Amino acid sequence: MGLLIDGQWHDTWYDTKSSGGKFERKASSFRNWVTKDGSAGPSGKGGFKAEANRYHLYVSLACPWAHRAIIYRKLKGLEDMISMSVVNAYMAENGWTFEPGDGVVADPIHNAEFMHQVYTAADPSYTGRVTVPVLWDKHTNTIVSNESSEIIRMFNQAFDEVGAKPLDLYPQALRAQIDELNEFIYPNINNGVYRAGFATTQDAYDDAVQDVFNALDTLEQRLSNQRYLTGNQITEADWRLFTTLVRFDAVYVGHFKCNLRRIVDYPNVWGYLKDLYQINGIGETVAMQYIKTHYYASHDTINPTRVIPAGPVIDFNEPHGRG
Ligand SMILES: N[C@@H](CCC(=O)N[C@@H](CS)C(=O)NCC(=O)O)C(=O)O
Repeated sequence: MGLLIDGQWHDTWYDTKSSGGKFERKASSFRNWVTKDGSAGPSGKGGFKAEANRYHLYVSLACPWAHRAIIYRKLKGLEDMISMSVVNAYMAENGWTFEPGDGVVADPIHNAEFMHQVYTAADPSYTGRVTVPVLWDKHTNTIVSNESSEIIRMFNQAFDEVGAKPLDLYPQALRAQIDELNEFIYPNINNGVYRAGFATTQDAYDDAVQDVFNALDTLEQRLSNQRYLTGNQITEADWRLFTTLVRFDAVYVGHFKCNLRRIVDYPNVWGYLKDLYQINGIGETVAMQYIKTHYYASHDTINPTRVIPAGPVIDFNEPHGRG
């Protein structure tokens, strides 16, 4: 685990000293948008037109943010037009690598050994963390975006006229509601589990874990009278929640100490999770052994022995009863 400073790799763990033991996630740096006509999007510069076989996605199968992009690539039928590389599950002194291993798909563009080489290929003096997902442009040889919330919005509509499936997960009429849900779910759940797991003081952990479970309690209530977060239609808000929920019992309960309750203890949230998991193609995006290996083996400040637990036994394919 480390970061780039002026294009040079430094092996350092997250600094929580300067924030009183709290984990604070840094903002992403590459914020351009692929658009239908190549005009600039809400941020960054223009020049990234939606075209088949122009873009390449770098992911880790463990990362909940990268998982969003993987899900969208599948649901929108973009697998044939946006190629994808997968880093090794194990992230250590060199950060993400392409060392051969389970699930790894090598980098066909740079033939990179390390993910940080992809960043310095885009910007030789880059300073910042080397995160996934990354959307790479093969034409202009640079990173379009390393912000998953924006990559999924691009996937949702930019490629519709070049052959993507006609599915809108951010429909106009529900945008305000989706944005509001994201603003609640991101800090309390998606990033909440990380705030709990990476906390280095009791107080920081206590606050984070309370936020996680208060939010899950709220969602349990919400899902008691509607099938999905905004009603009877699956939206972006559901997929953003899904990637955290599907890792929760296997990783966040043990490794991140989010153990007041498990997802299987919430009847509505558990049924909802299975419902989403069973949607065509989604189950195959969930690489549970890879996910467990990443978290338990990579974070040696939390699990220095790197021993990966055997359980829990979870069957996401049992009947969800939500229909
Ligand atoms: N805001 C980014 C966050 C991505 C992120 O933090 N990814 C993690 C993996 S789950 C990562 O690559 N971390 C490496 C690091 O921080 O050094 C996004 O949503 O795309």
